[in-house]
Formats: sequence, C-alpha cells, structure tokens
Amino acid sequence: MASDKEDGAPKSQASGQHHKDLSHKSLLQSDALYQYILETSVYPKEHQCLRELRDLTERHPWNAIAIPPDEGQFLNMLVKLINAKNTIEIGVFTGYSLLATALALPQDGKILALDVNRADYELGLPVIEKAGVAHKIDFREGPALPVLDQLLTDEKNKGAFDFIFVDADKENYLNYHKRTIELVKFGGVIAYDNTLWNGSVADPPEVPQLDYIKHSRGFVQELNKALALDPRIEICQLSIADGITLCRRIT
Ligand SMILES: C[S@@+](CC[C@H](N)C(=O)[O-])C[C@H]1O[C@@H](n2cnc3c(N)ncnc32)[C@H](O)[C@@H]1O
Repeated sequence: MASDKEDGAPKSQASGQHHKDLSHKSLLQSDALYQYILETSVYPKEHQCLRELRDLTERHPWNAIAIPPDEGQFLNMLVKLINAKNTIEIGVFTGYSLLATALALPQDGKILALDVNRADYELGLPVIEKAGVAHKIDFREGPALPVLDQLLTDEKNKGAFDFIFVDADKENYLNYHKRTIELVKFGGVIAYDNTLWNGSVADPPEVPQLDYIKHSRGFVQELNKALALDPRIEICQLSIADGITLCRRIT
C-alpha cells in the first residue's frame, strides 16, 4: 500500500483523478481492497445457492445489474437484525438480492417480488427452489407502481411491511417512495439501491458519463435530496456497493 500513497492520499486522489477505471461497483479505493473484503469476509460465508445463482447470473449479458455479494451479505444481515417478516422487493432480475433476503426471513416470512421481466426471475428460480425458500416468494410480473397502488387501496396493507428493497428503474424512485413510505410500518426500513450511482452524483456537470449513468443521474440526485428533507424518515447513506440509502420510518 505504501507505494500507492503520496502525502497520505492515494496517488490518483492526489492528482484529482476519478476512480472510474475499477472493475467492480464498489466505491472503495482499490480493487485489491475490495477483493480482500470478498475473499476474507464474503465468499467464505456465502450460501452455496447464492454462489450458484451468482455463477449462473455471470453468464447473463446484463450480469452487472445484479447486486454484488457483499451487498447481499449486508441485506441478509439487515433483514435478520430488524426481524423482518413481511417484505417487498422492487427489481428482482435473476434473484440474487431476493435469495439473500429470502434466506434471512423466518420460514413463514414473505416477499412480494416485483419485476417487469419474469424470464430473468425464472432463470434463477431453480436455485431459489433448491435453497428451499421459494415458498416465501410471491412474484408478480409487470410494472411495480400499479401493484403498489393496488396494495394501498386496502387499509390493511398500510404500515404492514417490515422491509422494502428498491432496486429498479431510477426514474421512478421518488414515485416508489410516495408509496413505500405508506406501506412500511413505523420503525420499518426502506432500502434504496444505487444512491451513489457509480459515484456520478458528486461529479460536476461537465464530467463525461456513460449514457445510462447520465440518463438517471438527475433522478438519483433528486431522490437523495428528497430523502434528506423527508421528516417521516431517518436516513443512513451507506457507501458500500453502488450506495444504499436506508430509510427508517419514524412518523
Ligand atoms: C438492477 S436490476 C435488479 C437487480 C436485483 N436486485 C439483483 O440483485 O439481481 C433492476 C430490475 O428492475 C426491473 N425493472 C425495471 N423497471 C421496472 C418497473 N417499472 N417495475 C418493476 N421492475 C422493473 C428490471 O427488469 C430489472 O430486472
């Protein structure tokens, strides 16, 4: 590590460069440090079926949109720490975050899993079945917003959920928040994924961005501002993976 330092700061920071050349999603300062975390603390504890699902997802052309395994480990721990039982996931893809959550729930725990694409969910489903947790999952194919609206027409669903994980279309994050805040119980947690959006949220406008990053950057920035001003929640911005914002409902 000493050779990477200059006046106490990594060379690339000292020269004002950004860290966009790393091969992983994390905002950590080096690939080596991220590998260290994975190899020391994540892979040895990763459930065999999560590992299998990760390997299977690797072959998907969009594999990079799945949450990374350190985030899966975090979600699994969080769900256990808050004793979540009734949950929602918005944005399933092949199911890595879904399986990490399902494994953490009690036998009678539930996940309402929403995604526009059933085919990707069905790719991972055999592994979820093998893990013995498919009975906890109620998958609904289609846009998530109408499903959330439908839930809200029934008073018994208001405040009925312990945990909601949002990892879908960034354009709708604020629309999701309008609904999730009513669905989560007092003291319950909503987790928004990708709230640092490849680090781009802090970039000045003139910094060139990949098209998909540019497309959603403003929506993520708006979400971050809105969450910070929302008196109904306490928040915690975590800088693991691509950034996760935890919101704990207080009123
Ligand atoms: C980042 S991926 C989810 C990754 C997943 N959490 C994992 O761990 O692998 C985003 C998912 O959101 C889904 N999606 C996009 N727009 C959506 C919408 N309006 N409603 C529901 N799902 C949507 C996409 O089909 C995609 O599978």
